[in-house]
Amino acid sequence: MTQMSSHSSSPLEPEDAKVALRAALRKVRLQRSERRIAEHADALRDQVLAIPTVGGASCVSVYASRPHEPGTGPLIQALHEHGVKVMIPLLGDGLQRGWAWYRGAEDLIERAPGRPPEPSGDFLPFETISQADVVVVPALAIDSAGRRLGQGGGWYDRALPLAAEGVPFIALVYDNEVFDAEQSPVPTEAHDIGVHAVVTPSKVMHLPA
Ligand SMILES: Nc1nc2c(c(=O)[nH]1)N(C=O)[C@@H](CNc1ccc(C(=O)N[C@@H](CCC(=O)O)C(=O)O)cc1)CN2
Ligand SMILES: Nc1ncnc2c1ncn2[C@@H]1O[C@H](COP(=O)(O)OP(=O)(O)OP(=O)(O)O)[C@@H](O)[C@H]1O
Repeated sequence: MTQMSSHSSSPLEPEDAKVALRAALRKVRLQRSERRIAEHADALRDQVLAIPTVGGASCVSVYASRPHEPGTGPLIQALHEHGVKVMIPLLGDGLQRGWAWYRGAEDLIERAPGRPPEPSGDFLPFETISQADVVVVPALAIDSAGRRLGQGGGWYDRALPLAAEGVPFIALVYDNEVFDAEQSPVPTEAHDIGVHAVVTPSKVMHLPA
């Protein structure tokens, strides 16, 4: 478990502590080479596919990773090849939050620099997430109690309450982004939704969420 002294005894309000922690973790992410990112993405695919609920799923929601995020390309492609329906976040006209079905790697387009790649298919309403048997969520940090730090848009804190009862929320992070809940809890606010498992390139941890 990695400890980060910069936030373990932080006097900051959670909102400010989140901003500081995001900045520190993003900096580390930028240092990872393209080759390591690709290797990690393959490892993340293997770890996620070994989780029993994922093996039995017929519809999975997965974020389409940006260049320095834990990579989901190999995972999405493997699910697709196994006949699993894959639902990907899609920002609609007027910044409406929604989803679209994955139809193949060539169909994922980065519409603006820094924006997540998105499918070209029809915009599906935000409530479509209720069809997912598993939700794979992005995160910058997860602690051992299942607390999640996201990119700061509140997308998943709004989406996850719309998922079906009992569906597992699985976060993907790098090994240095898993924190001990006692020593270095991830800062949270009342609206934050926790996750049931965290997957890194080296392990799966089931969490008491
Ligand atoms: N891959 C991925 N998809 C995701 C999320 C995420 O964290 N990761 N989200 C999780 O909530 C939601 C949307 N998150 C977004 C994150 C950034 C920008 C964006 O356009 N960002 C900057 C560029 C910043 C940069 O260069 O890094 C911009 O505004 O131009 C848009 C949506 C849904 N999809
Ligand atoms: N359920 C919600 N309803 C309304 N506003 C929300 C909700 N969840 C989060 N927000 C707002 O969204 C903003 C970002 O929240 P937060 O910092 O928790 O995002 P995050 O979980 O890190 O991001 P993401 O889920 O997009 O990765 C905050 O201003 C917060 O008040």
